[in-house]
Amino acid sequence: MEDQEEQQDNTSDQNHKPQDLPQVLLLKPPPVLSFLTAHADSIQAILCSGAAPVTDDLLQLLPSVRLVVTASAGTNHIDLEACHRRGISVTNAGNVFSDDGADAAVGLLIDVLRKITASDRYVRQGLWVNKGDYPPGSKLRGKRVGIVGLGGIGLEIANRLEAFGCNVLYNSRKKKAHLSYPFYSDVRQLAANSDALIICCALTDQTRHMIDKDVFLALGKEGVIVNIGRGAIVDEKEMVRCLVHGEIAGAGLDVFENEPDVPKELFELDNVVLSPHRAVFTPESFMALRGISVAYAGSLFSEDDADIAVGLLIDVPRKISTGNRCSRLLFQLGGEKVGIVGLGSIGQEAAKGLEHDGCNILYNSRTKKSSVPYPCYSNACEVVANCEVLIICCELNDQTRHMISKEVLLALGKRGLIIDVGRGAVIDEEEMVRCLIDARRDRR
Ligand SMILES: O=CC(=O)O
Repeated sequence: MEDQEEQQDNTSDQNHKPQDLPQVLLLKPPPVLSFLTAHADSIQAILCSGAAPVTDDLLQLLPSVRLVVTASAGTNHIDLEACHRRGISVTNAGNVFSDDGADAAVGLLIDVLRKITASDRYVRQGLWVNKGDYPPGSKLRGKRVGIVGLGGIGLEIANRLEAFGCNVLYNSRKKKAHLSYPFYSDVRQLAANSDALIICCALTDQTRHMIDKDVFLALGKEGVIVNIGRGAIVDEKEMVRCLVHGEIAGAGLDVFENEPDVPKELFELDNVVLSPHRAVFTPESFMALRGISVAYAGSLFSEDDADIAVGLLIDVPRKISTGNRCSRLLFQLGGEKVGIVGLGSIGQEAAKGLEHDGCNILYNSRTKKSSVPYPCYSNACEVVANCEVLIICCELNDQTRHMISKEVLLALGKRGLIIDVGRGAVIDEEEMVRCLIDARRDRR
């Protein structure tokens, strides 16, 4: 398989043949059972969002799945225990959504405190003219804001609130030794010491309905709650009751217990800002998400491609598949100089394996990789002038088509070996065949 990390967006699709690609199940409602009847055995990865649960029953139908990529920060829709049991890797959006989630949380907090949405309605309804000035909002600077869940999004919220002059405190599974914000292991204590609570933790068995009546009571009549985590972290009925009875001052809510159903009582309340579970979604975060999903899938499957590259390399000199008919050319891998064309995830995996076998690695890639210690050469001719074995695992594009030309093959020389796990057309195949025949004739 071609190395995903080495691909450029505008060239990748046209060069893939469907049979080369991992079979990925794009999991979206409605149920996919009829589709699975035909394709279940071949699906190796699932790409899903929070809207489509990945259950033990579903995984039971998909014996080849090795990876679940969810396009969300939350993983509460995935049976993680079932994945673990089946040796299936699970990846989420990582920190891709941290900025957007934090912006939305702070935006909701400012909106509730400064009554932005409510005063917008006031103006639009012509009430400013008829009823006069709208009541003032409350100041953000100086507020004590308790963040529930100090992961990637929580930390970004804390950074932003510090810049706004707020005092940040937090609750998290564990105290973060490197942070100076006051830590509260008990969320009620956190609420009792906060003017606003921002919920951005994961929904788990431990956090379901964690924000309950006692927490609202501790937050008090002046307190505001913002939830961009998951609706079910909050006891929604209790929250609605507290809002209706003025037991807390307001709420900014992006998530709800039974989406898309939102408790009707909230529609009547001017101190509540509602948003349809959009906090983290921007075109920019979707683009970034696409990049990491491809990289996750690529890195998982690249291990197999790298294994094949190394396996072929061991096979050719050791003549394993030709039954050891001729022992003249047997050599050990150790000490071999191996040039890798395309040091994406497959190339790097192959390099790791070969380094372990005592090979010296050099490479050619679109850009020099500061993360690896191997010498980088700017073109394939320079690589082959310095190695005995060439592994091709770059993408096929206009620049790499027939990059392994007659000149490169001649420079690699009659004792040179070439392993191609990228694309056939990276090599000038006719020339390669001619070189192989010539070299065999000369050896006789
Ligand atoms: O809610 C959105 C997410 O979990 O990414």
